[in-house]
Amino acid sequence: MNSKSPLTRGQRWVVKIGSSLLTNDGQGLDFQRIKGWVDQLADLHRSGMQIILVSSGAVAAGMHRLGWSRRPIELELLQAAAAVGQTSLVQCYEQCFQEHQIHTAQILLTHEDLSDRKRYLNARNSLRTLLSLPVMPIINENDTVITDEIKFGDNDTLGALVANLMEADALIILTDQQGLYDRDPRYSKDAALIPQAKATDPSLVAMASGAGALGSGGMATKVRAAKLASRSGAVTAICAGREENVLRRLRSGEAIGTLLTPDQEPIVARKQWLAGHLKTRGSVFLDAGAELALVKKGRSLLPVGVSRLEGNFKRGEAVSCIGESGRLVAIGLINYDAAECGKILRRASQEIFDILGYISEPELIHRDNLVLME
Ligand SMILES: Nc1ncnc2c1ncn2[C@@H]1O[C@H](COP(=O)(O)OP(=O)(O)O)[C@@H](O)[C@H]1O
Ligand SMILES: N[C@@H](CCC(=O)OP(=O)(O)O)C(=O)O
Repeated sequence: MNSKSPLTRGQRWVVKIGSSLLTNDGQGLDFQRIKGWVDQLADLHRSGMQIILVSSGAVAAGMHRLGWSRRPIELELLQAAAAVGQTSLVQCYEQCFQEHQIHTAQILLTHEDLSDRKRYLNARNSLRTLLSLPVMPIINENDTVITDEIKFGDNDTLGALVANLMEADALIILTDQQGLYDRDPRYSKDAALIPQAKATDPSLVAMASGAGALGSGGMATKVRAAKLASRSGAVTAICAGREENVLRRLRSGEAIGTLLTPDQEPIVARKQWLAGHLKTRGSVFLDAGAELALVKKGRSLLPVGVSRLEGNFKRGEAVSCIGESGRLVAIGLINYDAAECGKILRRASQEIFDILGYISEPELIHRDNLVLME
């Protein structure tokens, strides 16, 4: 085992499988291969890792079911194919994961789900809950309700944004090539594989071009995805999905495909990302006990430990947590609006229901949605 590979460390991976792999040269879903990836994912899952699967293939599977040989360009036809194909896709995964007694959950996302603060928090909390059960989330873009403006457009980008959302340690992109080459190997026989690079290296963009017959983004979107994923400290591996035992081998530290690393240590990147990406909309002021619970005991922030607040924030927005000395202790995503917080601060979590008439979560900010600033 190569202990230097960042893929041997970290417990949370987003694994993205592209259309080019999932279908058997346009002949419908390749059940045997899907079973092969599921067997490997199940192994990783059993070893205690948390895996989030981002799977393409709905349009390609739908095209096959409908007997279409060419990918349509009309949005309505793509949406129809996706709707038809998504059912076969999840059915196939469910059947394969069932053999390992692992439950699956289908999650269809649009761009709006990750750009709206409230929905962002809802998506994050739902995924966190599924992982804790544990259930294997299988994500795809919600193709049937999208228009061009609210499309992720490709699942490489969606995979990266999910890696940000869940602060994953790695984004693994499985595709039909060995990795990123210095030019498209479809057209250049002497193209050379790039084994490792910085995800932000600008020269990568010039090397990567468009998709094959079934995929939608090509290498260009994979390179962009690696850069996006690196914002929250995730390393990206672009690998051949058909390589035997590719996922198990990556985990054991074998150098396969292309590894694109973040510029900074993951923990530093994660903090900067949360601090920068999530513009804070207000502050909560902690008493000494709450500061101690956050900093020393790794706990969530409860309403009882908050003495006052500032700002007109909404549920899901980022707020600063300020200590008694005025120090910025942490930034986190808050579970209640400012008006609601005003009513429950200094109160025990058991009282939330009586005060507000409902309870969203017992914590004001869950530990998993909080980053310490020291
Ligand atoms: N520099 C490059 N290195 C490797 N592949 C490239 C490069 N530029 C373009 N490609 C193309 O990108 C394709 C993979 O992207 P895509 O078809 O979107 O697959 P997926 O369905 O896995 O997302 C490859 O088949 C390859 O021809
Ligand atoms: N939502 C689409 C994904 C299209 C897509 O991004 O494909 P790919 O470039 O193969 O990852 C589908 O399921 O067909």
